[in-house]
Amino acid sequence: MGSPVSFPRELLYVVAGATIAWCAVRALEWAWWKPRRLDRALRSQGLRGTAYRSVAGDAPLAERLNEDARSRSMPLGCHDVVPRAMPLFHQTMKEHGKMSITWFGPSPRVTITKPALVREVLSNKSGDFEKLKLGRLQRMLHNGIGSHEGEKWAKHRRIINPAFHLEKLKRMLPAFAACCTDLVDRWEGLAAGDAPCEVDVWPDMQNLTGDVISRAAFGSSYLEGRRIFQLQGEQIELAVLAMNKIHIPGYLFFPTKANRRMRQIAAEIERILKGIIAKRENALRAGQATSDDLLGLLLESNMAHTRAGGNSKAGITTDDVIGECKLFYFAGMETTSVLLTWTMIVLCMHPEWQDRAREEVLHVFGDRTPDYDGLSRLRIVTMVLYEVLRLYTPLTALQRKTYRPTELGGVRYPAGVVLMLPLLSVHHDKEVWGADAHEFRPERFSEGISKASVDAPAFFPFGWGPRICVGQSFALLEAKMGLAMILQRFSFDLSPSYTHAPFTVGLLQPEHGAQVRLKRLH
Ligand code: HEM
Repeated sequence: MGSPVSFPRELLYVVAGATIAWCAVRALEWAWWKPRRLDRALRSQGLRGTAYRSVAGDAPLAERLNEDARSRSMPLGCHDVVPRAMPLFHQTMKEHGKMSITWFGPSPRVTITKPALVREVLSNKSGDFEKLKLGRLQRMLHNGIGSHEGEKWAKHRRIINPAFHLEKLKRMLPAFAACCTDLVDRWEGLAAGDAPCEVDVWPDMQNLTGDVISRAAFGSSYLEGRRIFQLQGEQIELAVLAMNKIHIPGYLFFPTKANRRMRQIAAEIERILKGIIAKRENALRAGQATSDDLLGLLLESNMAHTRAGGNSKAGITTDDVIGECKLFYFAGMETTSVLLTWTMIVLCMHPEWQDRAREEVLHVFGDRTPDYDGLSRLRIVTMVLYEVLRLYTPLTALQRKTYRPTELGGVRYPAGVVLMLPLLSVHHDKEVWGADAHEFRPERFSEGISKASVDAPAFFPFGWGPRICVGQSFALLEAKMGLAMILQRFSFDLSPSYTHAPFTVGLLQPEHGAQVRLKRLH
């Protein structure tokens, strides 16, 4: 055995010094030089915006503006929600122009509001735009098709698409109707007698849409899914807080109380999902279940993957199945529940439209349970839902990042710039929708989506291009079924305890609930 090699002490000092210097240069590049370079590249082309100050970017400013916006509620009947729901972007666009720079940590973020440019970014024909990567936070939230890119995204989309084909949706309709019946029966129990009863409809809508996604996509009961929804709600709130600090590398590994709780939640959700998956796998093997719904299709693909000895080309892994389940439990519930909630609030504010929608529903269905053909003939109800999606867009903004240098609308963007597409602002833009952009006028959709705006198409509640919402027909059918059954049985107005306070936590929500008075019709 030879003696251990000994390095001269001086050499160790040199190596340590070089390593520290290298780390310092990397940190400076990330936190200062690169942001400054990108800033200069954008400003030299005439773009203006907030000044880059620190690694936190505009998070502290956003927090201050949010607090200020939330200290005031809005007058009833006012739909000019952007200043309250997106105060940072509203203020920056007012001060620096519609195409302005804000800072997402050390990344510059440029707002894109021209509908043609929004379409160009979301169509991504050049392949120059990618989704923002949230790394570990994404994995903890919902690591599914919504965050995959390239081949993996295409493969998952191919597997998932058939679960939302028209024939499948039609077969889901009885499940939709059963969930809606549970809700309206319960409300009828509360509103027995002639006096109206007060209900905060938002949690009830969350229960309804949670029930629908559990039964229709996973063939499981709401009770099984309930804990997942509760945990996901808490996880989103923690994630929104963490987003302000995520720019500090490794932040999620810090042993803070919030980070520990997020890990616990992620583990518990996975445990419940594994239980649901194992039950369905056993039923599939015993021939007691079909692979017809979303979970069935995912598991079929997973079984093909296992049969192929784990070959990544054949099917998807068990981790992939769990990631997709997490995403669909989230995407299938929260979005549609806020759509239905805002629709009820807005119809309270505009009773003439509530009457018109009810007349139509009663004309088409009487007191029968709505069926597919009837639902696809509802014109007024569809126009109302579109107008609510425009004024109270559930996902208020989408973001993409330039993957390599590219040109968009005459501006050259270096790689690493975030493009912020504030859908809610686009939907409220007077240049796009006319002087009445903040008003509730469902008739603007009377000749379809493409004729509703000046710069058309400019209606993006479900996104655009290849990544357009895979569940949009599911969501609209569910919303029509829910609204039709509510209108068949109740009239409703706002409770005096309701305050109009739309605000954004992931989605556009009613900050203090949605207290509505329900009156039975007969
Ligand atoms: C009113 C209800 C809904 C709204 C407003 C909505 C909105 C959106 C938007 C804007 C996107 C595009 C995101 C992007 O491009 O970054 C999206 C994607 C997606 N949505 Fe929805 N959604 C709704 C309901 C649903 C439902 C019910 C499901 C599932 C059952 C669903 C599943 C998805 C999935 C999986 C994606 C990702 C698609 C992809 O990246 O290929 N959504 N949604």
